Amino acid sequence: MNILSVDQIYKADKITIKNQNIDSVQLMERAGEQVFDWIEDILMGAPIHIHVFCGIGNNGGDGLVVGRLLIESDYNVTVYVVNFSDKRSKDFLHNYDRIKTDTKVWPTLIKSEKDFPEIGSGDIVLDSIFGIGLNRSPEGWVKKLIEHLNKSGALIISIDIPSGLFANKALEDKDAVIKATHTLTFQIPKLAFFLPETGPFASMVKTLDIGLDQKFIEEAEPLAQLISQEEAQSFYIPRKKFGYKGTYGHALIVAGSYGKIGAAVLASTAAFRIGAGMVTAFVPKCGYNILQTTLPEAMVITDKEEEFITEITSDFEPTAIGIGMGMGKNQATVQALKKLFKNSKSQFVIDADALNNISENKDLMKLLPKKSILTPHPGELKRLIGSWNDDYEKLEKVKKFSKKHDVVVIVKGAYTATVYEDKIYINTSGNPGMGTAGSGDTLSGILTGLLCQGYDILSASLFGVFMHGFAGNKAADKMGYEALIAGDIIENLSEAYVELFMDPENDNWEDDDLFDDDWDDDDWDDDEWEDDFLK
Ligand SMILES: NC(=O)C1=CN([C@@H]2O[C@H](COP(=O)(O)OP(=O)(O)OC[C@H]3O[C@@H](n4cnc5c(N)ncnc54)[C@H](OP(=O)(O)O)[C@@H]3O)[C@@H](O)[C@H]2O)[C@@H](O)CC1
Ligand SMILES: [K+]
Repeated sequence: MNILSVDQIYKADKITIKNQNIDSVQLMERAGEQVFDWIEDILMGAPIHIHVFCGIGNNGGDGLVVGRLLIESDYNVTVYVVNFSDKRSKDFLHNYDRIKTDTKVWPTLIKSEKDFPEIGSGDIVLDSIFGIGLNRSPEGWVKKLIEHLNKSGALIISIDIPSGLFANKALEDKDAVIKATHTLTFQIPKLAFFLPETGPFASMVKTLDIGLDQKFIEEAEPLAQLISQEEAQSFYIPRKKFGYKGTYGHALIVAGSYGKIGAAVLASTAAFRIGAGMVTAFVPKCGYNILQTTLPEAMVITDKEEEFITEITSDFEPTAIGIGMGMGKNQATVQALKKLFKNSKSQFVIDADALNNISENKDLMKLLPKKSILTPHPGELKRLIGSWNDDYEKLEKVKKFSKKHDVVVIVKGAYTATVYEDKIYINTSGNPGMGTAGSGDTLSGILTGLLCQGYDILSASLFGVFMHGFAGNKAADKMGYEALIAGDIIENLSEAYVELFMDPENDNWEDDDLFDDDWDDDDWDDDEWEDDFLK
C-alpha cells in the first residue's frame, strides 16, 4: 500500500472528483458517512456524550457532516466550531449551513479559552480541528484547547489525522498535538503514523475507503510503501519438488563470544527454520558444546581462541554469511572482520557488534561489502550514520548511506523501515512483545536463511522482516506480550509460513481487534464497553 505526500493526497482528491464526476461536497459527504458508520458500529445508539470539534477547513467540514449524521440518529451530540480564522473553506461553509437547516442545531463557537466546554472522562471527543492542511504548529488558545482535550481523559477519535500532527513533516511542538485514542484516516495512510516520534499520537489507526482514484494512488511515486501480508505473499519463493539441501544454500552464522553464545544459537536456528538447506555456526571454542547440543542439525566450526573470534575460516563458500550477533569488539575480532570482508564472495547480513566495529573503524567501513543487508537498532544506527534531529532527517541520512555503500539498511523499530537507495518500505507485522533480547539475532538468522534460498537482498529484507513480525504475532497470540522470548519467534515461523496465504484477519497495523466484526446488538454490555473501549 502506498503512503503518499500531502500534495499527492490533494491531487488524488481532485482526480477522483474529475473521474467520478462528483463535486467536492459529495466526496466530503462520503468521508463523513464513513466516519459516522464506524462510530455507529461501535456505539449502536449508546447515549454517550459526543463532542465534535470542527476547525474551519475541510477537516472541520468532515466533522460537520459527522455531527449532522449523529444528531439525525439521535445521539447525544454537541458540535463546536473552533473559530481560529475567518477563512472558512467553501465546503465547510456548505456543511455549516446544512447542519443548521437540517437539524436546527447551531454549532457552538469557540473563540477563546473562556469558551472551552467541560468534557467528562466518559465522553467521546471527535477531533476534526485540523487535517492535512496544517501548515504550522497550533498556538495560543487553540493549543490550549488541544491540551484541554488531551487532559480530559475522554476517548478521542481523530478524523483523518490527529490535529496538530503534520502528515509527512517533523513535529515542532509535541504539546500542540491531539493524542488520539483512534485515528480514522481517509484511505491513504500518512507517514507520520509509522515513525517513532509521531506514531504514538495516532494509535489505533483505521483506514476508511472513501473511493479515491485507485489508479492514481497505485501509480504515484510513494513516500514509502507499507508491507503487509499481501505484499509479503508476492515475495515468497515456493519450495521445489526436486530440490535438495544444496538447492537452499549453506548459511554461515559468525556470532557469539563468551557469555553470548546464545546469539549464535538463535541466529542459526532461525536460519534453519526459515528454510536454509544447511547452516554452519562459526563460534569461539567455548561455543562448541552449546551449539552441538542445542542445535544438532547445524555444523560447527570453532575459532582457535576460547572466548572470542579472531580468524574466520571455512572449508566451503557460504551462500550467505550472517555476522556480528554477540560477537564483541575485541581488536582481534575487528582484524578478522577486515580479512573476511576483503576475501569473501558471499552475501552478508551484518548486525550488532559487526556494525559497531564498522562504525568505530574507518578501514572496516571502506571494506563494507556492497549489496549487504545491515540491521541496526536505533543505537547502532546512530553510531553508523551520526545523530539526527527528527525521524525524517534520519530517513534521509539512511537513504544517503544506503546509496553511498550500496547496501540495504533495516532500521528496526515498532514499524521497521527498510531503506534501499531512495526507497522506504514500512513493515506492518510485529508487536510490543518482540522488544526482547535475541529478537534481533533471530531476524539476522532469518535474513541469512532467505539469502541462501535465492531471495535477492531487497526481497529477503522485506519478506524476512515481515515473517519475523508475523511469527512474533503468532507467538503473542498464544503467550501474550510479556512472556514472549526470542525463541518463541523462531518456533512460530512454521505457523507464519502455514498462514502466509490464509486470509488476513486484519491488516495488522490497523489495530481494530477490539471491535469484533460479528458483534450484534444482543452482545451489548455497558461494563464491557467501558472496560474495552475506554481503557
Ligand atoms: N484530500 C482528500 O482526499 C480529502 C480531504 N478531506 C478532508 O480535508 C482535509 C484537508 O482540508 P484542508 O485542506 O481544508 O485543511 P485543514 O487541515 O482542514 O485546515 C486548513 C486550515 O487551517 C489553517 N491552518 C493551518 N495550520 C494552522 C495553524 N497552526 N493555526 C491556525 N490555522 C491553521 C489554514 O489556513 P491558513 O491560516 O494557513 O491560511 C486553513 O484555513 C483532510 O484532512 C480531510 O479531513 C475530505 O473531506 C475528503 C477527501
Ligand atoms: K483531525
